[in-house]
Amino acid sequence: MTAPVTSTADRDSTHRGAPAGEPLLAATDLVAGYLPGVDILGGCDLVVHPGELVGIIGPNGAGKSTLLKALFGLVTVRSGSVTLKGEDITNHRADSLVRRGVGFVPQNNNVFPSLSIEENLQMGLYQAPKRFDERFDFIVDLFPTLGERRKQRAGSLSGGERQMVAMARALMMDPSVLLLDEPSAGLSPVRQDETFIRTRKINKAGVSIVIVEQNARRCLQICDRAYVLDQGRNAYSGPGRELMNDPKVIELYLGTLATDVEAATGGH
Ligand SMILES: Nc1ncnc2c1ncn2[C@@H]1O[C@H](COP(=O)(O)OP(=O)(O)OP(=O)(O)O)[C@@H](O)[C@H]1O
Repeated sequence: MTAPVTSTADRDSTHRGAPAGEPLLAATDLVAGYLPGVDILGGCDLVVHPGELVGIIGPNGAGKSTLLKALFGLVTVRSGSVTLKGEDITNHRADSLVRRGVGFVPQNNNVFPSLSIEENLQMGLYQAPKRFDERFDFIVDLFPTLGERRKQRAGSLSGGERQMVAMARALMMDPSVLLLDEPSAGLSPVRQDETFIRTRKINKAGVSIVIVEQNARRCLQICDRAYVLDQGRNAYSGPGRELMNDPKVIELYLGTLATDVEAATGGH
């Protein structure tokens, strides 16, 4: 039986299961929002240590994508801080963050459909075009398909393939941490699986990852650690597999298991 995960009522446990040492990326007490006077994040915390794959899950509208955007300077942080390798990067512009080693893959409109795969990857490296051959080799090692089909127009690819190009484009700048916003959204179950496998593969190649996901179970399966957000605040955190088996997290955030449907409906 797995020990229950801790709620953030115990502030010392906010980053439960995180390795010791200085984090690569850290968000502390983030307050952020879109409209004046309306905070979507009400004091969120997150740490990512070198080599970690960290998930963010939670109900619709909890602020998961907003947290990712706040880390990447796309939503104004009203208070709190974001640091990268100990240096303050709060509200820094996205292009400057890319130069410093933060990659971001938005959920939608993440490829240039009229450009070829190769041209899309060149766009990812516009700040350091001389490194193209070296980075392209790295990408093709990870995703051989992209090498074989480099001249194909991105707009003619399937949703899963486009997602692969979007990830590859963000990887061109050799980021130390990659922020992925719901990469499995809109894909069939098989393609979703491929996306999660791809995410793990990128992580195993040495890139730290923060992944926001609606597909909470699959996300927890691949993550080292995860945070559950609820109404713009940390609700739970811990190693992915522990959260997946925690009765409270299952009840509140993962939903009834398929095998429990009979019991839940009284056999009718
Ligand atoms: N551009 C925007 N302008 C105003 N409000 C926004 C904007 N984007 C998101 N919101 C609001 O912020 C809240 C949190 O949205 P967010 O997309 O961060 O949630 P989420 O946890 O990622 O949800 P989901 O799982 O449904 O994608 C929602 O109430 C949403 O309506």
